[in-house]
Amino acid sequence: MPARNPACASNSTRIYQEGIEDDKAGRIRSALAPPLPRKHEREQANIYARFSLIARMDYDVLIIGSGPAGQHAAWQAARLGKRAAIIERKPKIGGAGLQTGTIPSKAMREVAYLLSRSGGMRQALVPDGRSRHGLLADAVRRKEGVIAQQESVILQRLMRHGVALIPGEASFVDAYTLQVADAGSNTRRLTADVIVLACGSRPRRPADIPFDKKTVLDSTSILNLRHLPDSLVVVGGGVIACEFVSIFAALGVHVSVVDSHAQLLTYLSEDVVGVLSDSLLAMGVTFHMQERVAEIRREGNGTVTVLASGKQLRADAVLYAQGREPNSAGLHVANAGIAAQDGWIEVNRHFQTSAPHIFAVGDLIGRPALASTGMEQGRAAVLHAFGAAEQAAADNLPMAVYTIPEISYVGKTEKEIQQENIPYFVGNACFKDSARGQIIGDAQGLLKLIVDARNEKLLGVHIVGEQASELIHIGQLVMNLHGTVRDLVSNVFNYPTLAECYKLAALDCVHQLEQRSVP
Ligand SMILES: Cc1cc2nc3c(=O)[nH]c(=O)nc-3n(C[C@H](O)[C@H](O)[C@H](O)COP(=O)(O)OP(=O)(O)OC[C@H]3O[C@@H](n4cnc5c(N)ncnc54)[C@H](O)[C@@H]3O)c2cc1C
Ligand SMILES: NC(=O)c1ccc[n+]([C@@H]2O[C@H](COP(=O)([O-])OP(=O)(O)OC[C@H]3O[C@@H](n4cnc5c(N)ncnc54)[C@H](O)[C@@H]3O)[C@@H](O)[C@H]2O)c1
Repeated sequence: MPARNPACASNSTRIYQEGIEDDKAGRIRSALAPPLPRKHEREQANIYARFSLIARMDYDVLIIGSGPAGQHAAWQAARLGKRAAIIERKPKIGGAGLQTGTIPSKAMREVAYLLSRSGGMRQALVPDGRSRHGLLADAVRRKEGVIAQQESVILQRLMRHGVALIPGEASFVDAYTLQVADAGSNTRRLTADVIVLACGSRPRRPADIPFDKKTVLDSTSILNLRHLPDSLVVVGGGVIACEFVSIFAALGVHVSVVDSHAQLLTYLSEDVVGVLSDSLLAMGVTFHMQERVAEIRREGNGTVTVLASGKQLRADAVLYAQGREPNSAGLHVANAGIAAQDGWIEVNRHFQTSAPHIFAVGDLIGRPALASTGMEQGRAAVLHAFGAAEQAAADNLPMAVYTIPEISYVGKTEKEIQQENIPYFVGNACFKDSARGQIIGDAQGLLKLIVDARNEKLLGVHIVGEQASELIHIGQLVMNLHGTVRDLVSNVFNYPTLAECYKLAALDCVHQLEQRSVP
């Protein structure tokens, strides 16, 4: 466990020593009495150092932020028997994970997805205006129901484990003391041996974009739309942009995408993203790739997006989705001596900041910035903080993009492998070649294995199609357990399933291997 700070002397610090309740005695004396000779100063410092060893902090661990990373840090601390509290400034718990990001977007996506299926595989319905607005209401209802249910699950879990919830905005007074200001402007100070920063991130909102929560939207305000626009311009080609493009296109909205890159989701395999782009084209999405936005303005009841090329795109609404920013501005991390780069907190592999008893996890430390990884970072940070046995972090983290169709991957892309000069080969399985793919009507789905030619181990798995976000975990486990492509060939999969595509792709690989070994 990190050493306690001998200098921690907030008003709320309680020092349990005969007759002395807090550090006021020392302060009063220094204010009223004449300065102590140097020898006495040294003695007093020693006395304070001794007191500090038995100083009792308010909590063993204070966690700032109730998103996925903060929740899992608190839960882990409570399981270790520690006195843990979460400080949250919003009236509802859950952070972007539950309130404004992962869960609401996935709940809305489910309505759009079901709709796209009922109109034929991934064919968006183009229903009349009235029913389209009803669809948005369905999506909002589903989203709100899921949030409420998950909120109660999280609250019950935290309560059952004795985690305290403290409302208010936290900022550093010093490295062991936080000031918490609640909505009524009441402030109090709290101390802890360990502090975990899990403050998350928010949409990047450049000052020249006229966000208004109605027509010029970010990924938070688009979730609160009550009226479905007829047309939507999406600025950005990243994961948030692509997920909302899918949702709104499947709800029958005419969606145009503007992005400065040549490909959506630039860090993914070209062939996998190609399947997504084709599917979005089939849903009527138009693309303006390798274009930059010069201006976005509101005009009448709608918007005009002016591109650097001179094109003007008129639409009922614009979604601006170009990255996120850390929620660190109000934390005053300098008071705790913590290093940050443009607001992103710097950590070592144990998620320790430059102050070793202060940890930072989740979006606040930057990529991968996923709810899934944030949860694990929160857990790992707390285990390290309290010296509990840590498990080695999983090497291969999966990522899922909940577009229609889904994309998921683990490990490296072909491009990355080529840059590293690793000899490799690729095995593909098309969902349409599997019985299950035919049954569910997924004609475009693809599972791709990238295999190290030197040892037949998997370097990457890339999937686009139905259930990609679930299927990926098979490949992830094989990778983490250092299995080879032949393990997939000899495995028995339920039939008919999409998982069988692993075997088909593995057989494709083995066939290539055998061809190579033929003289
Ligand atoms: C639209 C969208 C979709 C996403 N979809 C997925 C997905 O499908 N899968 C996935 O894994 N990830 C997804 N993500 C990413 C995921 O939501 C984040 O990675 C995750 O929520 C980060 O968790 P966190 O705990 O670090 O922070 P957050 O969830 O952002 O929570 C931080 C909390 O800290 C609070 N806070 C901040 N500062 C203070 C302060 N000073 N005092 C008190 N409280 C404070 C905030 O109010 C907030 O409640 C998505 C994100 C978005 C925006
Ligand atoms: N399914 C999921 O797991 C999921 C879904 C949504 C979001 N998220 C997470 O949320 C985070 C944010 O998502 P995102 O879509 O904003 O990120 P992203 O990195 O996927 O895309 C951001 C896009 O904005 C552009 N961009 C970023 N900063 C810019 C700048 N200063 N100027 C111009 N363009 C800029 C990038 O080039 C990129 O195209 C991601 O880290 C992601 O992991 C995950």
